[in-house]
Amino acid sequence: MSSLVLLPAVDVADGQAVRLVQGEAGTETSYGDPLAAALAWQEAGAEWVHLVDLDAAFGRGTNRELLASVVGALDVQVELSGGIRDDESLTAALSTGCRRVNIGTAALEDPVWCAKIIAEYGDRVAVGLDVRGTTLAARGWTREGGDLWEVLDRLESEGCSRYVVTDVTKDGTLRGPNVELLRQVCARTERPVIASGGVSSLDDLRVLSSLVPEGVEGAIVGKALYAQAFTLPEALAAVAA
Ligand SMILES: O=C(O)c1ccccc1N[C@@H]1O[C@H](COP(=O)(O)O)[C@@H](O)[C@H]1O
Repeated sequence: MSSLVLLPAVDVADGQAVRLVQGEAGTETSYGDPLAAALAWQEAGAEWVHLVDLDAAFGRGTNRELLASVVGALDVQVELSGGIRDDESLTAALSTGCRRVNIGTAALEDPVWCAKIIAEYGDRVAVGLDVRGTTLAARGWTREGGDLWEVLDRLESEGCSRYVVTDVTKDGTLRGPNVELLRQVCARTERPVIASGGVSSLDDLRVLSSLVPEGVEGAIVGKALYAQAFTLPEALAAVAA
């Protein structure tokens, strides 16, 4: 059995690595230089970094050059996210050398384009299913974007290769992942699922590891690492198969 893949998160706002609470603008805690944060996760043993341009996700600017320089400086694989909504932003994102991109808003607001890039780029495109309850969230999680199950059915029919499932109400709260939501998504797709939101402890990671046979491939870990609830080596040891 494969081990749960851990993706430490580096979310960038105004040039700084930050963590938000439930994705709400204004709740930022700053953790300094994004490159230093990403390199620290790499040196601690990460195989992936989940790198997010929060300003682009909120539609209030970009950190595009900075994120490209972070991807370029890393040897590990990068999942790049935030504000990738058209050909221009997709081309820029993929040209950083990231392994894959994560599409949120555009999967809800521009389904034709989303289907096109799923067909064209295969597993270099994941779709972020960011939800409150079973209602999807778009545009920096400030707008509702439809029903989770309807959108998932559509993405399945289009051959989406991977889903990044975030319970927005858990994100940045250290309240534990939404296991029931993850199980329900896994029951409706054969595609791998990356769990996001709420991880607070090594026990949470062990619970997510137990979902690997159901289809949970990985977990994004943010606040818990920055708040030093555990170290990345401890987390990697906890999920080792
Ligand atoms: O990660 C966050 O804390 C976050 C908060 C608010 C909005 C978005 C956030 N994260 C990432 O942004 C993408 C969505 O970006 P877009 O809608 O495609 O522009 C989402 O999947 C998260 O990875």
